[in-house]
Amino acid sequence: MTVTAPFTIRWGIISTGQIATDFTQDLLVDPSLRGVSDVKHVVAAVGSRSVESATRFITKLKGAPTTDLWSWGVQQGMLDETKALGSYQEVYNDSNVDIIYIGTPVTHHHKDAKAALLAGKHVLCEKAFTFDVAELDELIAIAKEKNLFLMEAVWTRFHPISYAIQDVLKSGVLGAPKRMQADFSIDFKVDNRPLSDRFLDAKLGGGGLLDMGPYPSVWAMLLLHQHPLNTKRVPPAFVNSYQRKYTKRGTNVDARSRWLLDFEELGCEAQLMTDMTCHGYKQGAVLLQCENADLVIDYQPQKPDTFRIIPNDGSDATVKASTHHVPIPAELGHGLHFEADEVARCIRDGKIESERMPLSESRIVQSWFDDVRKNGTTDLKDMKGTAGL
Ligand SMILES: NC(=O)C1=CN([C@@H]2O[C@H](COP(=O)(O)OP(=O)(O)OC[C@H]3O[C@@H](n4cnc5c(N)ncnc54)[C@H](OP(=O)(O)O)[C@@H]3O)[C@@H](O)[C@H]2O)C=CC1
Ligand SMILES: O=C1OC[C@@H](O)[C@H](O)[C@H]1O
Repeated sequence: MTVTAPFTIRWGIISTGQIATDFTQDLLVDPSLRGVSDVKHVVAAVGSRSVESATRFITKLKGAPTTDLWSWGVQQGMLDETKALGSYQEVYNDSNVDIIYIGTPVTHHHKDAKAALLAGKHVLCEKAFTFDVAELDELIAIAKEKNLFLMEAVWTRFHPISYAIQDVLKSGVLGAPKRMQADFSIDFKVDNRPLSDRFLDAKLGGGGLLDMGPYPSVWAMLLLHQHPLNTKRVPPAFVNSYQRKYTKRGTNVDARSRWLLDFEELGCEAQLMTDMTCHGYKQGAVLLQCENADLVIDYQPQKPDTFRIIPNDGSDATVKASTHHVPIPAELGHGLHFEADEVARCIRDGKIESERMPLSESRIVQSWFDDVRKNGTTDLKDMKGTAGL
């Protein structure tokens, strides 16, 4: 039997904030714990606006107690060669880096991803992909022209539960979808946050919409856009939207956003909502009501553990009530490594786009955010992105 060596991908991490930390920790977790042996991750460089922060980031990871899952990677020497760099551009220019992971605030994504692509690097960029569609279109054009991989880091798409839920839809037991709602709400206690916080500062893309909006949206895309009966896959019509503003201490960003989409071929609407000032409802963050049964996905929608099937009263169909637990066990890490594995495989196979997270689907979701923002009256309404600059 021939054993093939795993394909190794060398990451350049951009920024030293919260999600960049979580993502890097997951890269350092033993892939065999999640049954992966065909790809391997190496952290080649970490870039920050300050070299001290990049150094601190690496030192902290290296000092992880052996009880931390990512200490596995440290013990394997995965950080021995990692460079701490005091600018993002140095990471883009580093010949030991294959792919750039971008974990900066949303209004920085376009300029950071563009610089990385122009330096010839593949890119995985945090959600929301960009500030507006014009920015995204420019990135897609550059990636295609340079034959480089580009993907939005919507980790939820790669979680085992997402595939399990889609398998239920594919089985047809629920019948045709009729209506859907999806909510991502967390009380982030924004009254207590500094005005420079990315949730409050409009210049950083503040408000709930761009930070939280990708999660109700991912479910509209997976459950309805990709529904087997939605054969033409035409983007849904954007019906309307409403934003409640958060205006304390001179801010003007969205506290709460709601928008309604019409998936016309299915005859099914989706009401999506985000809220950074109220806790989310624990049972049923996502609800898809169908001919024979309801599909309920329990909170939190970015990383749910449980979904349920609740048959309709009087339905003739033989659909049974059931509860499905498909958690990502804590022993596997945060759950960001699934998207990293996908990126590695795509690059190994010479793909410039992931079939699981296609650029066209990022573009559809990004257009909803543009519509909601422009229909609202927050300080983000007329803000322009950096496309063309
Ligand atoms: N997939 C997921 O589960 C999550 C995704 N996210 C997404 O990741 C992105 C970052 O979020 P998060 O990590 O929480 O944010 P943080 O504020 O913790 O980190 C952002 C980092 O970006 C860098 N940065 C560059 N320019 C600026 C600037 N002008 N102001 C502030 N920071 C700057 C900083 O790193 P440095 O100083 O090193 O340059 C900073 O540490 C957002 O797009 C968010 O939506 C966030 C949380 C979870
Ligand atoms: O992606 C995210 O998921 C978890 C939330 O806490 C965070 O604000 C958001 O960026």
